Amino acid sequence: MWRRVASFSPFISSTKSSILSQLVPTMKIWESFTTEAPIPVNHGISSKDSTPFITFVLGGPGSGKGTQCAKIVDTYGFKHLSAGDLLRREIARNSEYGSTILDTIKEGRIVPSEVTVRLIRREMELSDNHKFLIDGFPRSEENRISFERIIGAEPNIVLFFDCPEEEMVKRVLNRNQGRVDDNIDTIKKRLKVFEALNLPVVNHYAKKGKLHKIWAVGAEDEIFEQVRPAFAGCEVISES
Ligand SMILES: Nc1ncnc2c1ncn2[C@@H]1O[C@H](COP(=O)(O)OP(=O)(O)OP(=O)(O)O)[C@@H](O)[C@H]1O
Ligand SMILES: Nc1ccn([C@H]2C[C@H](O)[C@@H](COP(=O)(O)O)O2)c(=O)n1
Ligand SMILES: [Mg+2]
Repeated sequence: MWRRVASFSPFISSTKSSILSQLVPTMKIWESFTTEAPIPVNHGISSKDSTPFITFVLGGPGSGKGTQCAKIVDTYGFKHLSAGDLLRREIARNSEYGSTILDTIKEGRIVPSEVTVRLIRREMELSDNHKFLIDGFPRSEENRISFERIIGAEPNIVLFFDCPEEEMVKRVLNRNQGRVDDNIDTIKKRLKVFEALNLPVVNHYAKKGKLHKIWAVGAEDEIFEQVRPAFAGCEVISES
């Protein structure tokens, strides 16, 4: 059984609390989040032969995270874990909390960290790969702190795809993948959440010297040329 979901309050600054109270979901509905397949504590990642190499991929909605992750997977052989995809999979398989996740995503808000981190942890434990690309995570300081607490690790590097809002909106509206959150109303809310919560995460990793900021406008291949130096120490498995 999953533990009770922690409150957001310790991680929210007083100046941000009023806007955030509108952005984050009511915690009560998540308090008894459970899963049918419990994960043994402290198993998996830490017991693998290779120490995990973790890359976080940040950027607003439509900034091109998923597109660039596909190139990183092809070139450097990472395991791609998209937090949004993992949450959408819970919705698709009608898991007990799928409908609450769906409502949260439709509203453009962020699912409580404990839920997302445990989905990520399960995938990391199941993977034979030790190089992970964690896409769309952390979305907030609360996400970041939960990851450190539950997984007990920090990212080796952090990519931040920096894209103007206008371009992000255009891309999302043209995406055509049938996502419930790819409509103008939800995009506006997602952008608000992004603006409110992303910067402290970026600043945290910039201070640690782990941040690679990438200008995410231009041709996909040109953007990938900015990505390559971040992986200079990684073996190239296929030239793309
Ligand atoms: N450099 C680019 N120029 C133009 N369009 C792009 C570029 N990169 C990606 N796209 C397109 O923009 C859309 C959004 O890209 P993508 O899904 O990779 O973004 P994302 O950051 O993963 O978004 P989200 O956070 O919503 O999942 C897709 O339709 C993709 O094909
Ligand atoms: N760390 C995360 C990542 C994603 N979500 C939810 C909220 C997002 O709007 C949605 C889609 O994510 P994307 O595919 O755009 O990365 O999923 C979240 O709550 N927490
Ligand atoms: Mg994506």
